[in-house]
Amino acid sequence: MSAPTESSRHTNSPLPGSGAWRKNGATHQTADAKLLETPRSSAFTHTDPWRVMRIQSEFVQGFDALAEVGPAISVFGSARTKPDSPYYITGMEVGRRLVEAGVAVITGGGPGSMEAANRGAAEAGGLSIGLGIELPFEQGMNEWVGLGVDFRYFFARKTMFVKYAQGFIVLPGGLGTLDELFEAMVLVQTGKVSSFPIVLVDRNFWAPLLDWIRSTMVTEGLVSPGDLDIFSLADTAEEAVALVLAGKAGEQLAAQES
Ligand SMILES: CC(C)=CCNc1ncnc2c1ncn2[C@@H]1O[C@H](COP(=O)(O)O)[C@@H](O)[C@H]1O
Repeated sequence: MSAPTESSRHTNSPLPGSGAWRKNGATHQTADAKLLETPRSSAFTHTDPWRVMRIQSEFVQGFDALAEVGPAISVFGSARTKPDSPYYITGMEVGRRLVEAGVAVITGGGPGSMEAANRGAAEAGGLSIGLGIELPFEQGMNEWVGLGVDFRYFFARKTMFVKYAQGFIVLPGGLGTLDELFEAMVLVQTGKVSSFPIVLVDRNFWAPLLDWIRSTMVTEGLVSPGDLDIFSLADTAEEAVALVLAGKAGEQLAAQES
């Protein structure tokens, strides 16, 4: 079928969504005209196909915001830690030491130990990143975040923690912290990421969990003894940062410096 001539064009009707047209076809509303119509209802924004678009846009937004970040470490820990707690003080020191080593700090952007790590990074003049999450009891991004990205979906946000960091430092925390820790451990265990150091800070805090993994999970054959090598333990910020920089982030830094 040849392209329409000027004189015939007005009788050719486009076939919806195909880029094709039919001569003398029934007149039909163009895509532009449909787009510009005021919708009668907003109900479509609560449908799964629309959600898929929103999920896609979270990944695009995250990739765009973080693509240029360079070496970075994600720091996790309780949202409930108070500024006078030793965990908060360690979190600040972790943030500061990472920045002094030339590494950006990524956190969940919330209060507590996330705030501590962002604060340490920001006070040291480094890149302090917060990946915020919409929660029913939202508190907003902490004031020490220099580059913030907001997410509606935990799974999109968790992808960013792994994709744009070369290791995790995990301070004491609750269920959210365990969720992030176990996600990373499974990614290493199943070979989805390689050379990804995970450092748990504060041996006393983590010991009962690790004892249970060893005495019950390993004994019952549910995990391999070697799986315990997926993470390392530290008691101080200095130790934690040194251990995490022994991995890929450290290699990237060395490559940048040479
Ligand atoms: C005081 C309070 C409950 C505030 C919640 N505000 C939050 N803001 C941002 N991320 C959060 C928040 N709560 C949990 N998370 C996520 O879960 C982790 C901490 O959870 P948790 O306190 O260990 O279980 C954080 O690393 C973060 O990724």
